[in-house]
Amino acid sequence: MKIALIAHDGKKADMVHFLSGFKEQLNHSDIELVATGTTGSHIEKAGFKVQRLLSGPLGGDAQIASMAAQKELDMVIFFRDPLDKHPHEPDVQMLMRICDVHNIPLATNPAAAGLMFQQLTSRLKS
Ligand SMILES: O=C(CO)COP(=O)(O)O
Repeated sequence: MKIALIAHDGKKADMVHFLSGFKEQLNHSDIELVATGTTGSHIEKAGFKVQRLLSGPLGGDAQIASMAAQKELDMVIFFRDPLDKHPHEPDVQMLMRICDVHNIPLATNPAAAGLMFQQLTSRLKS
């Protein structure tokens, strides 16, 4: 199972905090993590193994969208900062649209991501 992780700058600490609550599950051999560049470096520093792509504003969101379109992703966790402006907003919208086109589970806040991870946990157990 491949999970994409993305967080805007104002949400990177939230992402690390969120993932830390699922450390055991995320270190499972069936789980692969992929992230945009800077998000990935924060996640790596927190002790997770993660494939890092380009930084979001340089095309990382577009790379994740491309993976989603090719059905390479099972889940996208994208903690957006709704209180900040982003020069690459078209890429952000494109990524969310592609997830909807291909019916890829997309969580944009910790409450939704928590529900999706609970489901993941029960699948890993069975
Ligand atoms: O900008 C982002 C999402 O739109 C995230 O990119 P970084 O992880 O490189 O900061």
